[in-house]
Amino acid sequence: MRLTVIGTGYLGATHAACMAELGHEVLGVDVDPDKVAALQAGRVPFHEPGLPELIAKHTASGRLRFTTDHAAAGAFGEVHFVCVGTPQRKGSDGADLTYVDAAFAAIAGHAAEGALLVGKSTVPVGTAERLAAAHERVEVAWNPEFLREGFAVEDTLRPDRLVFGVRSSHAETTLRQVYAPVLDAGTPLVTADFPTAELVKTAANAFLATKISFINAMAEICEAAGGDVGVLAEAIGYDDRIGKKFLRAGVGFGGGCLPKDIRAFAHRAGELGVSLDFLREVDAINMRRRDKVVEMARELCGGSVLGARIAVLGAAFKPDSDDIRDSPALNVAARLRLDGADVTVYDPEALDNARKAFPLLGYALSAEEALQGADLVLHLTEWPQFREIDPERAARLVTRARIVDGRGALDGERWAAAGWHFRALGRPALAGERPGQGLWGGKRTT
Ligand SMILES: NC(=O)C1=CN([C@@H]2O[C@H](COP(=O)(O)OP(=O)(O)OC[C@H]3O[C@@H](n4cnc5c(N)ncnc54)[C@H](O)[C@@H]3O)[C@@H](O)[C@H]2O)C=CC1
Ligand SMILES: O=C(O)[C@H]1O[C@H](OP(=O)(O)OP(=O)(O)OC[C@H]2O[C@@H](n3ccc(=O)[nH]c3=O)[C@H](O)[C@@H]2O)[C@H](O)[C@@H](O)[C@@H]1O
Repeated sequence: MRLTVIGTGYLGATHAACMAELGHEVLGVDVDPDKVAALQAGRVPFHEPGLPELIAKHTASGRLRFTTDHAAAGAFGEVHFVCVGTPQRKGSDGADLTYVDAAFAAIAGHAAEGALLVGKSTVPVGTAERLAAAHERVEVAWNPEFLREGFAVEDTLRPDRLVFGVRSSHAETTLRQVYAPVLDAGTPLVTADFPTAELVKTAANAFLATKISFINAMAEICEAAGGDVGVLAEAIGYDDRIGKKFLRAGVGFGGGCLPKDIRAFAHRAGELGVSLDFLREVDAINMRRRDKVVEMARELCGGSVLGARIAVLGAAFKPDSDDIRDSPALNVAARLRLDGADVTVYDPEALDNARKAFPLLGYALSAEEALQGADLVLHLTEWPQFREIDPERAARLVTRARIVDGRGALDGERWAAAGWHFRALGRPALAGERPGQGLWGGKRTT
């Protein structure tokens, strides 16, 4: 089939490449000419494992092309997927729908009569209905997306489920054709009306955010009572009804989706006269974890971080991504910098993005360089390579061997055995036991 994908950011570029992989002819459209030029040249302007290979393969074969021309896209496609951003509106918790509205208007004006316009962006319930009423020449459907950054290709080609919000058998049949290889592989399909399809997406993200904030609230109580949230999570996770996933306590969730989606969901519910205020508490718990890391840093530096050299390991909002949107790591780093600390950040993939957004922070080209002379180390994005750091070697690089594991991902016993004062959120402190070192891991001489 001939498909277009309007908006070729994280979601759209992945969707376009994966649709080409399924055998379709795909035209990606974006208003950003630099992004279009990069993608057309077979380059992906962000980090996503497996995506560069797919984009290169299908731009080379000619099955995947990119343009800035909505009119060309309207004329080309039988089905148009809208994947533009829905960020938080300035000065409000609600979603900014200007990009979605503009994309629908631009395509609806050029598309063939009766063409299918499929929304994939995450939107407040009621959006599909409103767009269908505004664009009667075309048919609207909603097909929310559940991919995770870092696993975007895998999640698109082998999703847990597909959800089609459709109003006609024609729309359902067309979407079944688009996704035929995915459905043939046994992927469950849920068909729904517009409001339900939109709500499935926001409900799923709200549930995931709630699960993370639940375990982070348990971390808070563990801190107060002297418990260990890692052990607690393991123990409750053995119950299948609870499950082990998304129970990693730490500095909390960030990214371009969970934070803004729970805010927009609570906001939209309020407009409809329904209280989802518990999501505001989910948000508040999440933000308190960032405060806690800042507070721990102050405490470990003797009451103030002024002049302290702090190494921050991680800038991306999660590993296997260069996405720094609402990154807890950079939020903490920037606050410590404001408090007068000399902060040096290292991340394997997100340094360029971090530098552009936070030019006043210091940056290192390796973890070793970041650790050099540090008074405190903060581990805030759990890249696998940070788990490989040898605590003995690391202790020789720093001025003071103190570390906060903000992701609960490091082996605290091992770090403490190497002389580090080791703190993690929701877990007991481990004091280094090297001879000659105080509780706080004094300066190493070797
Ligand atoms: N990033 C993710 O992992 C996922 C994102 N989503 C949702 O997908 C949507 C897009 O998110 P991202 O891809 O992360 O955003 P993004 O910001 O990376 O990409 C959006 C793209 O749309 C382009 N754009 C804006 N207006 C346009 C127009 N009128 N015509 C053509 N292109 C236009 C922008 O230039 C940009 O390249 C959001 O609603 C998000 O909540 C859903 C599931 C996963
Ligand atoms: O709507 C979206 O855009 C996507 O949002 C999330 O995907 P993503 O933001 O890529 O990343 P997640 O793996 O969900 O992680 C989100 C944040 O939660 C944090 N997290 C995750 C899991 C956990 O146990 N603890 C925890 O703090 C991560 O570090 C990260 O900052 C959802 O998982 C996707 O299903 C959804 O499609």
